[in-house]
Amino acid sequence: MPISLERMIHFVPPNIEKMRAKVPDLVNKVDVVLGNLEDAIPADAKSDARNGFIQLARENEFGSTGLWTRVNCLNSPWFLDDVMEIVQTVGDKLDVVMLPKVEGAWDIHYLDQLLAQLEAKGGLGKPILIHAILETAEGVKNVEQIAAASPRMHGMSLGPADLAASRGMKTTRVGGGHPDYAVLSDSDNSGVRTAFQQDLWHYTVGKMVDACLSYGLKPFYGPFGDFSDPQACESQFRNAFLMGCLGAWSLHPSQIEIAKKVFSPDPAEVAFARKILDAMPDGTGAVMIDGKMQDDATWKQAKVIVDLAQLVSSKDKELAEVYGF
Ligand SMILES: CCC(=O)SCCNC(=O)CCNC(=O)[C@H](O)C(C)(C)COP(=O)(O)OP(=O)(O)OC[C@H]1O[C@@H](n2cnc3c(N)ncnc32)[C@H](O)[C@@H]1OP(=O)(O)O
Ligand SMILES: O=CC(=O)O
Ligand SMILES: [Mg+2]
Repeated sequence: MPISLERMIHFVPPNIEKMRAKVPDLVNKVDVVLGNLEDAIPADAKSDARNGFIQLARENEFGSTGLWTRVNCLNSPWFLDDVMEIVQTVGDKLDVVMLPKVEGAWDIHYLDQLLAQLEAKGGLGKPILIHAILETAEGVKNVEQIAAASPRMHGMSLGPADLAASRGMKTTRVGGGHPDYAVLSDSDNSGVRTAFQQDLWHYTVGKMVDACLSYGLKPFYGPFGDFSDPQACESQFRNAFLMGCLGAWSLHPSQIEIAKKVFSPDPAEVAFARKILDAMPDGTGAVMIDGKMQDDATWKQAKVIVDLAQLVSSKDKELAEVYGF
């Protein structure tokens, strides 16, 4: 698995010329540029989106920024042409195919073989990876088999909008919380009861993180649809980050900075993690730092944070200075 920074997977609708024109600037601002061919692209613009993606892939140099596409789902009339045309034209530039509505390992096996055939035919040297969207009830049930389905598996993203529909959840929101999903406290002496809002996505994110990490894959939170509520977006992203996710989707330029802030570790946390590593050079034993017990397990926690800070620093010189690398 290539080690790459993927704090935000930035969605671009490639059928729109004005959006394609923003790609050279985006390459310097985001970690991944994704050309979206699936939902949000009108049915009569599917081939324009595919051609637009091929054009933007040809016209830009991406350097360390990832180039991904989200193809249409397997049972659509567009999937086969999406994969065939894109891999045969710009397969050498493509890092990852995001596959929506994955239900089980069989979906991954099919794409895996198709990519292998096209790579062999085109003489491509670098394998194209697969990223699954976890967005159906059946997919969640089969998440471990999906994670284990192929060495091409890069990771997974939670797709809260399709998942809500698939499960029959009663919400029209794209990710985030819901005011009615709450636990009511007992009444106090004056009869006041407080509703504590809960995280609708906690169970699925936890299940996805465990499936991904058991097979060496990367877990991601997906879309947050209310662009007018950056605070709620940040909170949803942060919950995902704390639970193990490495990034989230940005659908609008305003979400790029939110993802960058959340998925780059907090400088104070990095400083504390470095103290732990310095205090336990061989990673064993027990020491006290600022009144807190540290041992082999917290050394490993600290290593996760310091490794991520180092990866962020390799791309972001400003943060490298803040972290002191
Ligand atoms: C729900 C489940 C899912 O499948 S989520 C994934 C599918 N949805 C998407 O991919 C949506 C991606 N986003 C978009 O297409 C646009 O952001 C939509 C939603 C249409 C809103 O665009 P618009 O009405 O132009 O917003 P705006 O006026 O606030 O834009 C301000 C400036 O930013 C630009 N912008 C907007 N979105 C993007 C984007 N994704 N990437 C790059 N640039 C973007 C706009 O063009 C606009 O630019 P300018 O200031 O006019 O030059
Ligand atoms: O594709 C994403 C989703 O939330 O649905
Ligand atoms: Mg979806």
